[in-house]
Amino acid sequence: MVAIAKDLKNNPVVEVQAEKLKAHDGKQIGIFGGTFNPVHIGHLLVAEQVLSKLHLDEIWFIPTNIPPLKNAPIVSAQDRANMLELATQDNARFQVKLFELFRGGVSYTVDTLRYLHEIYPENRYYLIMGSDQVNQLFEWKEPTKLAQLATLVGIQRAGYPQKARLPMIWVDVPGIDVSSTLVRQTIAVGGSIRYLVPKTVLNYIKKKGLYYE
Ligand SMILES: Nc1ncnc2c1ncn2[C@@H]1O[C@H](COP(=O)(O)OP(=O)(O)OP(=O)(O)O)[C@@H](O)[C@H]1O
Ligand SMILES: O=C(O)c1ccc[n+]([C@@H]2O[C@H](COP(=O)([O-])O)[C@@H](O)[C@H]2O)c1
Repeated sequence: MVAIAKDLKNNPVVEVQAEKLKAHDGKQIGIFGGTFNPVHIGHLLVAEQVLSKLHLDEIWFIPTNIPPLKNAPIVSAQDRANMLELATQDNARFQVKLFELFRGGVSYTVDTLRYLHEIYPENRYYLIMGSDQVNQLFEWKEPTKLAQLATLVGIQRAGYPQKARLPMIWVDVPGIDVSSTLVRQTIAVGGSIRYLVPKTVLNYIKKKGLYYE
């Protein structure tokens, strides 16, 4: 028995199968970080397309506490998280995770990925970002470490041609030129944001009077 077990242990086929089983224990998780100020249909479309095309188990939407490279005024973390929850509640594979809000301070993605590997080491992570973010990846904290902790997944965004300098997967998503900036600006001039954000988010924005000043 001992001899067989020893042989099995050294058998590369068995090792590959064991690796697969180990991988099967965990989940394939798409990490989608953002300020989500507010969440809009571009975010939701990207998340669903990546989930489906890469055969992931779940997408985790992670709102930032303090975004590292953004200066625009943002509504409260509570409101951004509430809107995310409303936008994603009809999709069982979409989850809102508040790790960065609980951690506080500036939300560096590498810190979040390290934490995720610590608490859920069995999962595999796919870091989703629009090409605007990909193009400024080298301004991020520890960009090369990011590529070790997650598979980088880029999405083409209008006005930001792909300039990746790290290995990454590009997923084709029907281009949709909506941004949170557009949503905020539209509200500020009294325009309609119907269909730019889910109805539940539209109602929340109206009820709380967000972005109207
Ligand atoms: N329309 C879109 N198509 C593809 N990716 C998008 C789109 N909108 C946002 N993203 C990506 O989603 C992530 C989170 O974006 P974020 O919450 O900052 O939204 P945003 O619309 O870019 O906001 P803002 O206009 O305030 O800068 C980023 O990786 C960003 O590139
Ligand atoms: O880690 C960094 O240095 C870093 C620099 C810029 C942006 N990010 C992350 O990229 C995501 C999108 O950022 P933003 O500012 O467009 O909302 C969000 O999760 C940020 O925390 C991360």
